Amino acid sequence: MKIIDISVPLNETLPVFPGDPPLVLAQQGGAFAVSSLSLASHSGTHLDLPGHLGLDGPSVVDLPLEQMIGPCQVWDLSEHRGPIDEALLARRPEPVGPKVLLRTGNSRLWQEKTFCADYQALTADGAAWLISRGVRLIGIDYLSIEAPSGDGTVHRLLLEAGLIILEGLDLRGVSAGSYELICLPLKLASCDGAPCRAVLRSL
Ligand SMILES: N[C@@H](CC(=O)c1ccccc1NC=O)C(=O)O
Repeated sequence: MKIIDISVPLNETLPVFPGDPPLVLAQQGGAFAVSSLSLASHSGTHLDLPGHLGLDGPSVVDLPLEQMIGPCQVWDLSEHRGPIDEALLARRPEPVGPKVLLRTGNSRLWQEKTFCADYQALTADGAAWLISRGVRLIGIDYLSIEAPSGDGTVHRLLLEAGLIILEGLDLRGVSAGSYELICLPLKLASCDGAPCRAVLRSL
């Protein structure tokens, strides 16, 4: 059984969303080395939770593990250019499961040393379509699911409907299909998001 790591490595050169705090790792020497780590709740591969948009709702400790672990579909939209909207999503032939990861052209942006604002993002009608189809976790392969010109509507629609958003995935090596997702965020007691380790297990 193959296990694919779809998380990005955390280091100080990893691009961050503009305005987010940088990752700082201060290595401490000594006989028993303990480093000091400062990072954003939205560094690298991470979950967005309702608090990100100032909404009431669960933090990581409150989330059912079943929402982050279980059957998952990867949809390959990497040949598509432009926004990910309802018209594009509704063309998919297969029944929609509760966890969907969108592989887009964005995965290529991880090769760049700086943040790229020209990433592919979900539209509001795309978000409404996913909600209407019963999706509970939606993932995407860059640092936000919403276009940088967005006003938070896409995030708000998804989070108000109780979806969790998994951002910052690296889906470069992942083919479309059915997998088991294992996504384990840091168990932060109260926070607007959390860095995660996420892997896919082939079925
Ligand atoms: N860092 C956020 C994204 C974000 O902050 C954002 C996304 C789209 C448009 C504007 C945004 N933030 C502030 O201007 C995230 O983790 O999803």
